[in-house]
Amino acid sequence: MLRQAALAVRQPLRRSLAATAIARPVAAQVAGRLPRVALPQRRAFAASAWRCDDESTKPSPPQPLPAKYPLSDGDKSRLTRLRNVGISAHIDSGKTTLTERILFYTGRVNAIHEVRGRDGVGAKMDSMELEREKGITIQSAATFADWQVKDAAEKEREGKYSINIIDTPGHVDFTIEVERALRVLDGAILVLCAVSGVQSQTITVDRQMRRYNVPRLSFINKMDRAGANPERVLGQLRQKLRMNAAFVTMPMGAEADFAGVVDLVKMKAVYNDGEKGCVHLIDIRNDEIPAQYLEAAQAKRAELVEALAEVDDELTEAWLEEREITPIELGAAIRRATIALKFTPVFTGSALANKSVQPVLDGVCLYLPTPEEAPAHALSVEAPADPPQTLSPTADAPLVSLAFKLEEGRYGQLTYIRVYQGTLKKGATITNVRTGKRVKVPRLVRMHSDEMEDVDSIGAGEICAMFGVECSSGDTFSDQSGGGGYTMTSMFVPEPVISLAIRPKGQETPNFSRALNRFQKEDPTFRVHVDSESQETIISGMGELHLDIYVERMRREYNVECVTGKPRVAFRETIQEAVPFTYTHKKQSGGSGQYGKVVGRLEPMEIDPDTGKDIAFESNVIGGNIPAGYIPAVEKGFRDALQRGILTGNPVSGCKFILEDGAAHQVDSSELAFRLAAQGAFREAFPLGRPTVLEPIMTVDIVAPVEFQGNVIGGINQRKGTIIDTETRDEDCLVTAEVPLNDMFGYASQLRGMTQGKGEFSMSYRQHAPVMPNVQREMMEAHKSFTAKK
Ligand SMILES: Nc1nc2c(ncn2[C@@H]2O[C@H](COP(=O)(O)OP(=O)(O)OP(=O)(O)O)[C@@H](O)[C@H]2O)c(=O)[nH]1
Repeated sequence: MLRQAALAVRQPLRRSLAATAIARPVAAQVAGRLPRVALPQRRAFAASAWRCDDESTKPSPPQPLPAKYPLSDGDKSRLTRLRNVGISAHIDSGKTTLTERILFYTGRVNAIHEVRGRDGVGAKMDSMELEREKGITIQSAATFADWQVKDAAEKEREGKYSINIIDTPGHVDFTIEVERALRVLDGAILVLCAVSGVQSQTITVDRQMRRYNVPRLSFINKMDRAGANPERVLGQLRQKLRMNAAFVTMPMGAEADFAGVVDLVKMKAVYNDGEKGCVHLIDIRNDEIPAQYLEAAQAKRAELVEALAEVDDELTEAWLEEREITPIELGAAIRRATIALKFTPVFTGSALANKSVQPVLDGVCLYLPTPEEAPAHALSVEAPADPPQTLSPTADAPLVSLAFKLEEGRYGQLTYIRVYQGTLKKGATITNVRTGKRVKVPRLVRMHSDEMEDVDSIGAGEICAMFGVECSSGDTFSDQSGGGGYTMTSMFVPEPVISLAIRPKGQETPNFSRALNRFQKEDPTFRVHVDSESQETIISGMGELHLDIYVERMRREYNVECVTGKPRVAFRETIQEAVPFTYTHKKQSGGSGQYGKVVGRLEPMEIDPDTGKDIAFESNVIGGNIPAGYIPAVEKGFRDALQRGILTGNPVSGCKFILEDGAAHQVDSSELAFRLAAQGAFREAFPLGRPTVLEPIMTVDIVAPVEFQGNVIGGINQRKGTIIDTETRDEDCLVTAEVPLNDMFGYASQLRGMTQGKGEFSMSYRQHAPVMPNVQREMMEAHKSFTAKK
């Protein structure tokens, strides 16, 4: 009776949870459209920011077509034991340390080396020399491991599993690595620090996971650290990330007294014996729950059951009947709810202290989806407007695979590829769907950080790397010739926020442009352009560290020393209102003339939440007023015009060019004439569309002793920031603010100065938003006087 009444009260909550969680096949289609965490009102300009974060207004996309190829029994048994998972989190949460333990416990490495460890070796997964030196992860590294699940609640689930793992960087500057990884993963481990909890980059990573509908389990790491408070972190997961989350392993003690965990499914205490947290590699010790933790464990198990009963019908029934839930029932419910994106199981432990990492590996195998349970979709090359096709992870279907990451290795270009359908074979000829080029696969390898293992073929659902195949990141490969096959929809690429001028020291060698080309191919957030006014080469990226790393790589890998200018914020220009245009480009100077007329509209455009794109060209010209052959020239003219905005000379984005009509002359029209006509139309229309200058706004998280809270808030106000949230935790205050990146230069030393060196901060990109009107005026005047001088 009591439970019936409780259910009545909880129904609305249950409905709202159900509304936020969308069944995966459909969810893959509505990528990124899950409701976001509600944030308090931003200051005026940000509230009116044209890049709206709420994606609920977007029309729903078409339903994907059901999979064409049935899975064989062989496929099914292979996939049941295969997991593709990523590890991502806020910087320094311990992802690399956790991965290092996973490699050790799965027998992939036979010694543990710490990040910045005293042995000077560095973590296995930080394979770049730079990563080991700096103690941070720059590139995501892929590896695979086998894990033996012993003593699962359900006997059938025991045995050997293959896991492809991608350790991703936590630093915001390398966010594209996280996007890439999540794009091809079926599940993820979200790592949190037991002291710091949910931080700004955790929120970004969570948003990325939602965008690709990746089911995840959370691991609250660093339980051994002073100030560890897993309950608080769990509360933050629920409140800040709006996750339906509950402990699956409950910690026994914390800080120096952290002794192990209680497995709440089987109701057993789990201990790590031995110096490295195991005996004979994988053995951990299960025991009776100590009396002092029994009551807490029972309460936590009840909480887990309730959280699942909210979202899982089978468990609701058992719960309503008020009968004991068996470990098998509970395990199955955790699995169903996690895969359906309705629940996040929470694990606790300490990677560094070698405690409770093995239960996380069990969790990956038991609760995260198989490739079959995480279906991918692709568009037909021949009919791209058709609804997407659900791919079948079967070995016998035509090949559909995605190159998601390129790396220049010792033996040439290494291309990481995820096979979604069919089989990728060594020696086979495959087609790059984007370019139509046919290429032979000379060598296929499974990657283990920077070491590799040759293989002859890779089946659907797996991740591997191939050598000697030229392509760009994000290209789809198929084994069909003649333009058939499918293309995977592209990935979200955020806008660069920082740029700087760069030139080689001394004579320019071909290596300078070779390196820049290479980096652009590897990393879509790294952009290069030549400023048409100053003729300087400008590189742009996601932060100072991001650009520093490339400058350093130029020196190390290409032997090019560079001189760089001062970093500048990557400003953009956009319009806020649609403007119609009619423009005729006409020139008669002896010989043949130039004639091209374009009619249409320039419109503001929001960022596409799936791809990050906010520039588009559309032609609705019918009846041949502009011959079809000239339309690409109009688009080219529009894209040329975007390079330099009219207000301040910064690139233009957030704008769509709709060509509706025009006119051509039989003799005088040419591609050049239409290109110039489009540029002229843009030049005339842009100033009439309420143009504005945009700047990157960052979410900044600051932690400092509570006595400095006033100073910290004062400092943020001084930098034109808006305080979003403040929290006091033990002796520390946590301040979350949104601050224009342009006002963040030199903040690290200011914070140190005002907190006696005790304050720390991190920041992540939030959005581009209009600058203050006075700033815009100053920028426009500076641009005017600069161009007048020339
Ligand atoms: N006390 C304690 N420290 C830990 C634990 N796990 C990791 N650390 C430390 O935290 C620091 C960061 O660890 P990493 O593993 O490099 O973290 P990361 O998340 O991979 O860092 P990035 O890749 O640079 O974002 C290192 O100094 C680790 O030794 C833990 O369980 N307890």
